[in-house]
Amino acid sequence: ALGGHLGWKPQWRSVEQPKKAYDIIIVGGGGHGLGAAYYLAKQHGLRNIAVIERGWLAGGNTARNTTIIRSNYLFDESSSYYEHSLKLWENLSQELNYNVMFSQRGCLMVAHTVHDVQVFKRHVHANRLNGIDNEWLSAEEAKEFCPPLNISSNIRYPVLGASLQRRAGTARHDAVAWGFARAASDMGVDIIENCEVTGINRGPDGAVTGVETTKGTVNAKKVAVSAAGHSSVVLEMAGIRLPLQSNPLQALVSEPVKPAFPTIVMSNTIHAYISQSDKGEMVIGAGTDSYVSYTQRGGLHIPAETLAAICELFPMFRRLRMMRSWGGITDNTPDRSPITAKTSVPGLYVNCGWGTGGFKATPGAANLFAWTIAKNEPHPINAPFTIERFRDGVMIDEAAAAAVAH
Ligand SMILES: Cc1cc2nc3c(=O)[nH]c(=O)nc-3n(C[C@H](O)[C@H](O)[C@H](O)COP(=O)(O)OP(=O)(O)OC[C@H]3O[C@@H](n4cnc5c(N)ncnc54)[C@H](O)[C@@H]3O)c2cc1C
Ligand SMILES: CSCC(=O)[O-]
Repeated sequence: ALGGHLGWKPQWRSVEQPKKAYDIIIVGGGGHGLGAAYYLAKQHGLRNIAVIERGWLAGGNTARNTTIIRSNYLFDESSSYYEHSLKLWENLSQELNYNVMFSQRGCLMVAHTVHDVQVFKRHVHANRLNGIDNEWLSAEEAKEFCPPLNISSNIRYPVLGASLQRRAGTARHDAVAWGFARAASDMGVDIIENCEVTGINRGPDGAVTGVETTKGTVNAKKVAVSAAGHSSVVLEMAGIRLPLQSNPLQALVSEPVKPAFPTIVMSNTIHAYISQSDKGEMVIGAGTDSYVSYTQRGGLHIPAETLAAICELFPMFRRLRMMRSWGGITDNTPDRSPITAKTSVPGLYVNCGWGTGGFKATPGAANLFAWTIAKNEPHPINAPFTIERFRDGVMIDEAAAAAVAH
């Protein structure tokens, strides 16, 4: 039976002090960084790798997200990237021999306006052209798929229909990080927690030579940064300005209840999304706070407005008590698409810009980031996701496509 389920945490070698030198240093011990270390070892046979994490393993956005996994994005480049990841999710528990609890319960994206209907139908057709599952449901069919959904016409934003990606789902966020950490560690990767990178060192030729950390200097010819909301802070250490804006994104969970909610429901118009965790909590998310900040919390008005929307769409939850809320620091690009690329500094690579939607990309981004680091060139799938696209105006504008920052 697969190891790992609610509560049981696997062990990985805990390395207190980094060695003086590695072949590759990965900055950021979130799901993306840990996964990149795993695929570098597993698929590229590289072993002399360190993952340097300033806090505790996967304590950043990997620990704080609402775990929605889907690939129903509009543009060919995006859907190819997210579908690459979804396919990796579908076998990840077996690959890591650790149950990441990936549950393909479907994802309904509900439409409340004519514009929503047009946008989601366009997504359905574009996805089908790319061989990605997605279908259009009437309001009645959406309610049949998700009985708690309120489709009465006398609510503020009546449901006009929904798109459904049946292969979409959720996973247990820390399990995917723990699974990657254990598997990478078993292949010799050093994972060093509570060790902050404070500088990126470069030689006379401009190439990276390593990093400064709170545990001393660590040398390497390749440094790969996967630091999410702090990516621009870290890349600034090498003199690189990233087109990122860090905003708080909040989420909240209810008290646990019996299984009551069969799928994921997202709404761009009323800006709320909800699913039920395996522990029984309703996991609810919203839009980002509009100001730039590195705090892991946000304004009370965001959850308040989100809960009002949830209570209107799902009246059965009106008496549910909320248990806790939190925030994370999302690294948002102007077109809401990521950057997985080499930088202009030889030996320095970056994977960032996942903003509010990178948990679903965890295995895919890790896999392609590892390829880019190992081969010193991008895989065809992540080739369009460069920093230079913002200079050249070759945007992959999923924000405009989805009319929301997800
Ligand atoms: C509230 C919320 C809800 C979300 N919901 C979803 C969702 O439902 N679906 C989805 O697909 N995405 C979602 N996301 C986005 C998703 O969580 C992230 O895009 C994804 O987890 C990023 O993974 P990561 O490994 O890059 O980042 P992280 O897990 O944040 O890892 C980055 C790590 O870098 C470390 N670091 C930073 N600076 C340094 C330094 N100088 N030295 C060493 N280490 C450093 C940090 O401590 C952190 O642990 C959500 C995000 C939030 C905040
Ligand atoms: C935080 S929103 C999750 C998503 O984009 O699927």
